[in-house]
Amino acid sequence: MTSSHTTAATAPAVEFADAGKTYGTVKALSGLSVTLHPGETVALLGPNGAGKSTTLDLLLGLRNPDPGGTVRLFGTSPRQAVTEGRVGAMLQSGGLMDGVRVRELVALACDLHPRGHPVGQVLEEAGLTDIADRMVGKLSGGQEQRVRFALAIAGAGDLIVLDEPTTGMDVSARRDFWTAMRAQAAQGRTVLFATHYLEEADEAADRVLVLHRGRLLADGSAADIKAMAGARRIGFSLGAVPDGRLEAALRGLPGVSGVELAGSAVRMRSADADATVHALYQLGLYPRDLEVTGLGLEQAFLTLTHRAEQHGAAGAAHGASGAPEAPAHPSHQKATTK
Ligand SMILES: Nc1ncnc2c1ncn2[C@@H]1O[C@H](COP(=O)(O)OP(=O)(O)OP(=O)(O)O)[C@@H](O)[C@H]1O
Repeated sequence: MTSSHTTAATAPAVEFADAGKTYGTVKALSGLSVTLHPGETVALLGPNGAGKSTTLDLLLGLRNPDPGGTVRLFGTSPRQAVTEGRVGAMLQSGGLMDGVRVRELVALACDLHPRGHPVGQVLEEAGLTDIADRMVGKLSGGQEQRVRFALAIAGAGDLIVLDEPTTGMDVSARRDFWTAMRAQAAQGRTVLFATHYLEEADEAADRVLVLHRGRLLADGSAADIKAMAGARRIGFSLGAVPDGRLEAALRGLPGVSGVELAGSAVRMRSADADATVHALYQLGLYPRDLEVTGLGLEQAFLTLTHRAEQHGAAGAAHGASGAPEAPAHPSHQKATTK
C-alpha cells in the first residue's frame, strides 16, 4: 500500500508490497514487492512452479495474499479495479461458450463490460473479423486463443493481464498476436504477460520479471537480464580437429563454463570472455572467425535460474523460511554487472 493518499489517477498500475501466498505447506510466493507503471509492457518469466499463475491470481483478486502483504491496482483493491472494468484478462483456464458464434460471444463481453468497446472494433483488433460467424466450438486452438484475447480487450481497460497468451498459436498467428498487443500498449495500457517463450519476452516486453521458487530473482530490461547472467558466447574455428588434450585445455581456460565441438569449430561459454580469448592466444592457438556475442534471453534465464538453484534460493518456496533474497535490479547495479 502507498504511504500517502495516492489518487487513482496518479497511482501505479500495479503495486505488490511484500506479497506472499502459502497453500498449505507450500510457499508459492514470498515477499514480492514490485511496482508496474502505466504504459509498461512487462513479461513474467519463471520455470514451472515458480509462482507466475499465483502472482496473476493475486493481481486479479482471485486469491488474497497472506496477511502482511498487499496488492493494489491503480491505488485500489484488485477486486474493485476489476469491477470498475479497468482490467482485462486472458487466462489459460476456463472454457469458452461452444454453442455460439464468435461475434455473439465477443458482443456479449462488450455489452457486459462497464466500458465496453464496439464489437466490430474488438473483432478487428483481435484479428477475428474473418471468422466472426464461425461457431466457437469449431475453432482451432490458436483461434480460441484469439477469442480469449478479444474478451480481454472487450472494454477500455487500463491493464491487460495475459497468462501464456500464444499457447497453441502457429508462428504467423503469434506474430499477428504481438502486433495486436503492441497496438494495445501503444494506447497507453499496461500489459503484463506470463510466458514460457523467452523470445517473445525479448521482443515484446520493455521489462522482464524473473520468478524462481516464489521469489523475484531479477527485474530489468531483457538487455539487463542478459547482462546480469554475465556469460558470453565465444565461437571460432581451429585449423584442425582438436585432440583430447587440446579439448581439455580449452575446458580449463579461465572463465569457461562450457565447450561444444563440431569438427574444427569450437563454441564456448565464458563468464570472462576477455580472459578466455587472451588465454586462447597464450596456448599458441590462432582462432579463425572469432566471434564474441552476448547470450540470448533464454540462455541468460537458464544461467540465472541455475545459479539460483546452486546458491540455495532452493527451499525457500517450499515451506522453508529462508532469509529473503533481494531481487537483482540491474538498473541499480550497472557499476557492478558486466
Ligand atoms: N491451489 C494450490 N494448492 C496447492 N499448491 C498450489 C496451488 N496452486 C499452486 N500451487 C503450488 O504453488 C507453486 C507455484 O505454482 P504456480 O502455478 O503459481 O506456478 P507457475 O509459475 O505458474 O507454474 P507453471 O509454469 O507450471 O504454470 C507450485 O509449487 C504449485 O504446485
